[in-house]
Amino acid sequence: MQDIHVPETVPVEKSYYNLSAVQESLAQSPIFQYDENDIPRLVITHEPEFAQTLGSIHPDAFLFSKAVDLKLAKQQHRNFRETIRKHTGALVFTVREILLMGCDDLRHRAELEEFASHCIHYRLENGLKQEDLSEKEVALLDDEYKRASLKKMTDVQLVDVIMSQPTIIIEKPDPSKHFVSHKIEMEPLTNLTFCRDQQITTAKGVVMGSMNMVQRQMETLLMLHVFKKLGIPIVGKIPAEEGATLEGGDFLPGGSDICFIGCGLRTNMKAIDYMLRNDLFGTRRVAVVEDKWDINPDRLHLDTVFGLLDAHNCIVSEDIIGEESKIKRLVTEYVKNDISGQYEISVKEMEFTHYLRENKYNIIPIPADVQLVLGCNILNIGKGRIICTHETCGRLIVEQAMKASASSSSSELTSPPFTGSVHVIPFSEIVSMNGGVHCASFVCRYPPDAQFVTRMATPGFGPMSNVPNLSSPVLSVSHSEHTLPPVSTTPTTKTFSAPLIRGVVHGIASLGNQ
Ligand SMILES: NC(=[NH2+])NCCC[C@H](N)C(=O)O
Repeated sequence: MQDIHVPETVPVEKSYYNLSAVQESLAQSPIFQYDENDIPRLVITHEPEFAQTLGSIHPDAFLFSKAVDLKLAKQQHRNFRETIRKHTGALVFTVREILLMGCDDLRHRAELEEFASHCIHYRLENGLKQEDLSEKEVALLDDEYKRASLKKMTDVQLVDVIMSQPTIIIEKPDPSKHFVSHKIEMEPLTNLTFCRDQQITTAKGVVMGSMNMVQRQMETLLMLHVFKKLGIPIVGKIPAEEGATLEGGDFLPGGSDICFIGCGLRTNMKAIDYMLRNDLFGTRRVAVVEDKWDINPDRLHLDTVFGLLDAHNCIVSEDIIGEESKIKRLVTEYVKNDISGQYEISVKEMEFTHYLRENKYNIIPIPADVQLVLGCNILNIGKGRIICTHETCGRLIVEQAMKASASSSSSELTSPPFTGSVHVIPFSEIVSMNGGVHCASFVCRYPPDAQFVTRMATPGFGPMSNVPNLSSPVLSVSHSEHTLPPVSTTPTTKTFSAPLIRGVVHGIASLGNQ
């Protein structure tokens, strides 16, 4: 037997000790999203890695617009995550981090192995059939054999297997000899970076979507596994088997009264009907924004042409604006009937920006060339704080605000101007995969009536990469219905302007006690 050497001090990997704290923190209140303008409490994303290099070998076939410089992509992605953490105090994780979390507990380790075992396939090729194989060879194609290999792998190896989805091609060039393999086929999760798309998070909670493109279908199963691990409930599932397709990039919630859902290239009416019939949107009105004439991968989801800055202001790609536009979008609005509880059509096929104006939104048009590099794909991190990846777009937003505050009347605007902040970050390498900051983030948010109290965090729990840096000033959020438990630290009287979220601190406080 091999000698097992146990070092005197065993360093604990960061990823091992925070799963229960994260689960505990998330269990404090329901997981949902009322409004793009609410503060995020959890953000899940996926840092580009080897699968994205594989996608870069043929960008077009893997739904990218260009190849990715992986080193730069990683830097830009880390900066993106840090920016969200710094401004919101939200829990920000990558899919890989979540898969690795808690794997020192055999239960989570075994679940990861089990998931990985479904990602591995063996295929006989060149006319080789199961009946041509010896008993010994048949045993080598068995699930048990697969599982024995997975048991031996490290947690990181298991995640690598999941990300690459390998099929081992087995042949027998010489029938008198043992079989061989010199080829592995992979279905790598090339587009997993866009964690927005596998599901939608409405006022009701997380609804698992159904991805339109074959390149992306496996991603939904992986996200389901991730949600299960974090203890996030799933309130619905789009029936893919009935031909319904729905991707999260088509969904933008605008408060308890209204949400917007795109219908076109990736999301179809079957899925939207399913959502309406099962009351999965949770808003009084649902605006279905139909793309009838464009159907172009450059504008594949609603979030590539439209973004909500706050309750009164939005950005829209210039080329889809107006009755004359050849690629205009049309809104059919559904309203919930108070008596029957069913949704009924209240507006039929109204031009999108006309509809937005009728609903008192000020529109900031974004030039089409800026849209083409995902300039309209912004991420609202709550209370009008916008992460944006194109300076022109950022400046147009800011100019509207400055113009309005300079002229006391702000006459051209139907509603109060944007008063928030804009943070421009570099994101070119993720944009190369044809998505921006909105596409790249699964977000659930605090309830709209969460209250903000400025307080200072007590130092001494950090630093940890997965949680907000507590040495920086933070703001706590509390909410009447979902009151979070008190923080087990002593708040000081010092006041700062940036945020600390109590649920998160609670999670960290438990970590500190472990
Ligand atoms: N929410 C979004 N706009 N996501 C963009 C996804 C881009 C990805 N390459 C795809 O084609 O699926």
